[in-house]
Amino acid sequence: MTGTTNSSATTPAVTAVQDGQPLIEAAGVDMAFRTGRGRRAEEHRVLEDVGFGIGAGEFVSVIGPSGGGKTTLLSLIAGLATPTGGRIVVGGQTVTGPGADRGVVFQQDAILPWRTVRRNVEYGLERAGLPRAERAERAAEFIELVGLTKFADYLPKQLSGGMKKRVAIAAVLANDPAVLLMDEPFGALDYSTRVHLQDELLRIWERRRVTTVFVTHDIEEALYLSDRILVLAGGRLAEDFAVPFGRPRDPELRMGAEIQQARSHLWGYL
Ligand SMILES: Nc1ncnc2c1ncn2[C@@H]1O[C@H](COP(=O)(O)OP(=O)(O)OP(=O)(O)O)[C@@H](O)[C@H]1O
Repeated sequence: MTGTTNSSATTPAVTAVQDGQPLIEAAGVDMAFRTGRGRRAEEHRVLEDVGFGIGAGEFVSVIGPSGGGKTTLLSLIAGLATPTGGRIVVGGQTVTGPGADRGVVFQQDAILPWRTVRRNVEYGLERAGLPRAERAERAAEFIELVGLTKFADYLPKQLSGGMKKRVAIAAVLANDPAVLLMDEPFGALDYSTRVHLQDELLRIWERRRVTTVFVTHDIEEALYLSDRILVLAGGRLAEDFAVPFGRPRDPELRMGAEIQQARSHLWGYL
């Protein structure tokens, strides 16, 4: 789906997937980079035979040691790179490049400093050729969803780091992607802003149920947000961990013994 519909913010994103099929599927995915030239050329294997399925509406995090291939995996799903082996299928189609069905939020905000909040959120809709009135309506809806209505005419430089992050999320969601890919989106923020945005993200996700793949270094963040956690270690899928906590998440969970137990289990991989 592109941003060519005016579905309400409470409607889950429509997906092209058939019943019972995962929306995102990785099968035997290998990724190797060549470094150096001539005799010094070396092949550096980053992902090896990685396979998993992610159902429509799931929230899945990817954790693992630094350099373990998390961002590489996300870029493959986004279509920003092509695997050297195996394949990634989204909505029944093998990924061969970026597409409007997949929205990406990076650690660094991809928002335009000269555009107001409203015009940043409208950017993708302009590119998709949506008429002005529909753009305005849709932007207002998503600005409201992320709680920035009062700031719609502000420029990014007038916003805090957390608010900028919300603009980036609204701008991506306004295009109505079937899949939301997030690469350490809260990594550069202080702890309290981060915790607040985690709750905001869950609130938004619970309203729209967009299938989300979330890369993070932070085990607590992954446990608090996700249905499942994929652990990538040494380029392989070391564990597909089912998070045992109910939804909606209780903020008290962060202090509880259960999360500590799960954290120490996952800590072993990092
Ligand atoms: N374009 C590239 N060319 C060569 N090597 C690359 C390229 N992109 C990534 N790599 C290598 O792939 C490995 C995995 O990188 P990646 O960024 O996917 O890891 P990560 O798990 O996201 O790490 P971090 O947690 O530190 O962000 C690293 O060793 C990195 O140097």
